[in-house]
Amino acid sequence: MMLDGKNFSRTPGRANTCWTFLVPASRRFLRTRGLPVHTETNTLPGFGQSSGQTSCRVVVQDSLTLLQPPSHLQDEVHILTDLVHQRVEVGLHRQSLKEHGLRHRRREESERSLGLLAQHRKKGETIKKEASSLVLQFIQNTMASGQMSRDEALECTSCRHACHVMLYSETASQLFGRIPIRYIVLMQMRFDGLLGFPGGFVDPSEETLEEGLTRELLEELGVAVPISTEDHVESCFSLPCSGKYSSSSRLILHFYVKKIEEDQIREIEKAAASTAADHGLEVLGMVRVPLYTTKSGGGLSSFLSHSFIGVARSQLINSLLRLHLVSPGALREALRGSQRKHAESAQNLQEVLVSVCQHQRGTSAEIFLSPASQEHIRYNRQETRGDGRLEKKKQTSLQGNVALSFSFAITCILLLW
Ligand SMILES: O=c1[nH]cnc2c1ncn2[C@@H]1O[C@H](COP(=O)(O)OP(=O)(O)O)[C@@H](O)[C@H]1O
Repeated sequence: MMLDGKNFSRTPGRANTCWTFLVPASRRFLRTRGLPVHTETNTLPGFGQSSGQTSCRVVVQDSLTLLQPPSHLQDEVHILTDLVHQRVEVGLHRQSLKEHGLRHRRREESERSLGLLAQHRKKGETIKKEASSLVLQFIQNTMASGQMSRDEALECTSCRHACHVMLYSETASQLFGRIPIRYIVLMQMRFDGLLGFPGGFVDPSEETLEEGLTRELLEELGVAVPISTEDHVESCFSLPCSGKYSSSSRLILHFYVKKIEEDQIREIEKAAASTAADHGLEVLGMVRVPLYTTKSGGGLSSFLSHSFIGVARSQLINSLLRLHLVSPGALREALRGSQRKHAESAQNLQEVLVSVCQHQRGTSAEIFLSPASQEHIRYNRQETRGDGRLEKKKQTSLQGNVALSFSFAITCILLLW
């Protein structure tokens, strides 16, 4: 499996020795990312200029098989970069590596690894220093982010796969007859109240990813928009909310982008609200993303401050940038505005919550709430009023509750009798 070294700076024309850095990774680390026991980069040029070395490559390998590197690496210089135990060289990075789960499984293994490292210590002191940040960058950029090609993703047969697509078109329409809209980008309001792209789970053993996505589109949009491999943008592991990988979280998300005509967008919007099987169920409605910013700062910034499913917001933002649908400056402004709006709406929600609690004070509806909620509401009310005799009031209200339940029970018994 070759990983792409495109994230590294390049200095062409000075290729000498290629240094290979073996990075031990636990089997679990590799398995939970669907990676094989041996993963290596292409040559990464532009490395080690101060020491006359100009390229290196990184080999991430299961720590159990680390001491038998693959035969094609035998004649090259090997340096084992033990990123966890070399505190001096990579002290700064230890925390992030810990988070990514790069650990030796057994003490003796790490001791053997360190022994190998010691043999190369004299040769590679400078090189190691320079390499440690490069290696770390590699791990963070390629492995920790979970990015992979479509084919690599399909190698992981035990993973679940989900495909989603951003459909968009150009448009000449103008908002209020003066603000150019320029592009229509389609998203949807999902059943769970979150914004996301159309698509869903696909089983690659039964259909191709693209066939599966087209099938999902028929269900959600009422139109079987044909999707091809050319529309594929990226595949990555879905990071669970905790930020940690586990075997139960092996879901690969495939993202596609397809440009269509404005007429097709209109046709989809009509079908989505009339013939689509999922309308009003899994999908509550299609929405267009406002890509402009109004004078009062509304538009894209307000849209981005809504809640999105999983990585849908970053998929949207990355696509807007990559396809030049919004300029980087405008997007930055929109994101700043969106952060402000988020803070405002948190404040607003707090006020609404307080007023709902006040509204409920003294209404008979209160007796249908659970005792815990009633206590919570009373507590809030008293806090709002700055009541200093909270404990006493709490006690009184609990006594009231008991009396209320008692009289309710007596009424029931009398009625039954
Ligand atoms: O727009 C999206 N972008 C990225 N991931 C998404 C998006 N919508 C849903 N997901 C993720 O994909 C998985 C499948 O979700 P979805 O609800 O689309 O499948 P389904 O329609 O087949 O039930 C879920 O884990 C969800 O978090």
